[in-house]
Amino acid sequence: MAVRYELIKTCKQSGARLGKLHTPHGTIDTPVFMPVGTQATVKSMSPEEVKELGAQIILSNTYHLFLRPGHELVQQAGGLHSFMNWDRAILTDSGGFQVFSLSENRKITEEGVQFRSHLNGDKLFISPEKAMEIQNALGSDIMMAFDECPPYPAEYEYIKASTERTSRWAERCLKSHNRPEDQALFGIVQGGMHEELRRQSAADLTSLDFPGYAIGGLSVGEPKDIMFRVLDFTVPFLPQHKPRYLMGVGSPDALLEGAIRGIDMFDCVLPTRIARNGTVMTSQGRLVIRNAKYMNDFTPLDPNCDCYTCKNYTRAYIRHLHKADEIFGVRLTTYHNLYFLVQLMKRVRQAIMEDRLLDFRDEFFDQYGLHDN
Ligand SMILES: CNc1nc2c(CCNCC3CCCCC3)c3nc(N)[nH]c(=O)c3cc2[nH]1
Ligand SMILES: [Zn+2]
Repeated sequence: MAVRYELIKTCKQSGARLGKLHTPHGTIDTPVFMPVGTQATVKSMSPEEVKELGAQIILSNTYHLFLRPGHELVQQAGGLHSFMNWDRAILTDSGGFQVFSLSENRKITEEGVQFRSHLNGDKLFISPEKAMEIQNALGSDIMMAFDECPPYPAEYEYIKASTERTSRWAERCLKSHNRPEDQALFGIVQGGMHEELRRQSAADLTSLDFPGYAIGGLSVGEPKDIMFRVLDFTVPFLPQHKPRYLMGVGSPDALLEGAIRGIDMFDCVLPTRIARNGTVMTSQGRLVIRNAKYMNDFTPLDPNCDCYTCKNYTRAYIRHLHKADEIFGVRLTTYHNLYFLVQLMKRVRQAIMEDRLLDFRDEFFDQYGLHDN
């Protein structure tokens, strides 16, 4: 079995649960935040640093690696693990979402998606079978079915047709999956913000008996309370004994609210992306390090953080580096932001163990948001 989910404990105070995800590249404690490594690297971090800050699994992407350097080259390198020297788990997204968020003039048909490369304008095509071939070449431990993430907002009829096509695509992915013992294929539930469509999508996918399920189609610009409501009625449609992955979700409050609703896996580009412009997540909320008020501030980014950045450098120094466009400044804020989210999930797991995740959420929010930047 490529990936096996072990349900350890359910929280008595919330819908959260503790689990272990056993993969060929190690076991992952859930709920887990997964750092994103879009182009076969977690931007500016070495694999040793990503391990040191506590990451057990990272994400990479079919779309980006298909375009550059090409999945055949990665396959010749022996797959993504050896290509990027990462010996822990890797999850690859199937590329559908990135086609829509990155490329120009896309055309969707039953067969698949036609699009132009955002790099050189080449006319390209990805089908469910192609997405499986690419992820197979990359050798990720967890592959995602090829899906369409409908835009938000969208007409009910469009979302219904798109969701039904995504279910047909999921079946095609399963049929063309030729290494189920090495790579686990997760289905992606769609259905927009509509309970009936979510129920239908979950029924279609659970009848195909995937080893894990993602909830897609969220974190696409909808208000957060709508996202949480969709989770409230979608999670119960999924099997208790399989992992649930909420795609593209990653702000601290969304991680907490998602875990409380029974989500086990999260990914988001936020911590690495905002680090590049010097925005830092701290226990008191976000701070923007370029702000003049940190010029003579010789305290750490976060007084409650024990990461490499916070133990060795000050806000004044990191502000200087970002103002001077020094790469080391980005490395220090990236390391801290990733450490912050990985540690947050460690504290969430501890709170679940103690049946007090709702209390922990309240304590966290009391602290978070105190920063006026
Ligand atoms: C940010 N919000 C959001 N992201 C979604 C994503 C992408 C999740 N992150 C993947 C990483 C992105 C950077 C490169 C490495 C992979 C979604 N992906 C799929 N397949 N389907 C969604 O409905 C889907 C829905 C999503 N919503
Ligand atoms: Zn820190």
